[in-house]
Amino acid sequence: MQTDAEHPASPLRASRARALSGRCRPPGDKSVSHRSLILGTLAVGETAIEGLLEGEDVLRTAEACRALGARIDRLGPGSWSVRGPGLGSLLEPRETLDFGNAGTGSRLMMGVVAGHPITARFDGDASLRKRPMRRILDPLTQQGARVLEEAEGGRCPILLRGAAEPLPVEYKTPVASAQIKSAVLLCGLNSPGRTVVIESEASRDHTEKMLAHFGARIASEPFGPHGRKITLEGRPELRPAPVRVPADPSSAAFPLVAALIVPGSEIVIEGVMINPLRNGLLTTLQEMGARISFENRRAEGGEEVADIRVAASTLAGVDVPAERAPSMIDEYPILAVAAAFAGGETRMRGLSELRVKESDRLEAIAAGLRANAVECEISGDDLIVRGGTGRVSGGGVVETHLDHRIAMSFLVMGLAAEQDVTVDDDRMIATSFPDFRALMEVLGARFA
Ligand SMILES: O=C(O)C1=C[C@@H](OP(=O)(O)O)[C@@H](O)[C@H](O)C1
Ligand SMILES: C=C(OP(=O)(O)O)C(=O)O
Repeated sequence: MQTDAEHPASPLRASRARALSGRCRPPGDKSVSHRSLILGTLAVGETAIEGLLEGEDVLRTAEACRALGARIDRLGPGSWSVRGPGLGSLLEPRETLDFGNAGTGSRLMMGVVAGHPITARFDGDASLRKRPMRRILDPLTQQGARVLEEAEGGRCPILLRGAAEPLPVEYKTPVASAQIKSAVLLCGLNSPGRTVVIESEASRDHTEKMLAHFGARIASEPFGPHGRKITLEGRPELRPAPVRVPADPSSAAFPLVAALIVPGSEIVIEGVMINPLRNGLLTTLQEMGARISFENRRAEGGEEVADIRVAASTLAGVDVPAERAPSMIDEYPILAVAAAFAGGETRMRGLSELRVKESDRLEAIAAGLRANAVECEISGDDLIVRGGTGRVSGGGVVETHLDHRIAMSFLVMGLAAEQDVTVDDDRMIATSFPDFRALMEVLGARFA
């Protein structure tokens, strides 16, 4: 995927679909995929990964792991092998680590580099260059890393010098963010002491789970009403451990909402991870009246997964509490689309973090809704969507601002709106869901 002037934007239009039907399996979870490559690099020996997301963001992480000395081979679709040089033995990369559009890959890898006596330059596309990195660099400098160069406001490109011996720290994250927590823990892995991260609202726990899976000594305990305290003992012997990546709930959200809003639909989405720290969208949609049921619940790769059956539903607006945001942080664009088709008003509270994603998602969602004649309002950090009649006119062209979730969300809107919905650029979809179009078309979606 190229986002430079030589490769112009590629608009895509979605048209009203007949009832969606059938079964699908979304790609592997993006968060788990990044971490499996990184931990495979930090273990000595071979880590086998099944179901890896082969999206651009994850492929950039694989490239960065190679630049740090890992041998990484693709054995077949989703099937990858990683042979790490191991914790403490990473090489200094010769070239810039280019993370493209990926916040997670770049930030987690800053943590890895910060814990080793190597220097690396981090960069990415126009979207990544706008994203705040101070939130990562602040704790990493407390741990002993040095920022040698940075663009204005603590942004990429960033030249980072890691610490030979990261200092043990106790760090309280200023916002609920698994990326901040993970960067601190990954740096602390190579510390001779103990690293403690406290978060007042729990964020996704994939790093903690996977560190334990690879043999690290890590404990997580409740902290206050919604938070966690995570304690990691430094310098563990990380053992390669096979990883099976479950289907990504954040990608499953698109066919799921599509089936809810296209009349007469009924589909099954297979093998979806239902980690409680990722299931805020399902909770919210059920409160709105969505007909969702869970079949064949089972454990897969250390996570609970289920096949999710979804049927077209009459939705009603709800009030989504701010404390739910960490468990559905990437799902607000598609929730806003569901809310547009719901009767009454949906208020989503506490969305300040949406302003620092691949785009300013709060503004991008509101602009996309207005372009399709959906009434909405941003009030402080809240988004209010006034669905009203349960019908959406559509007919708009949505600016995606290099943001995959904005693109997919408004394409889903177009499947149920009265007139076509066009997104100005679909290239970024490949960062997290390369087969989005094909998967949706098998279910009955229409794009052109
Ligand atoms: O750790 C992760 O894998 C992620 C954490 C979230 O970001 P924040 O940590 O910034 O909330 C999320 O938005 C991102 O898509 C993936
Ligand atoms: C915010 C996202 O990703 P990242 O931070 O990794 O760019 C996302 O996938 O919605």
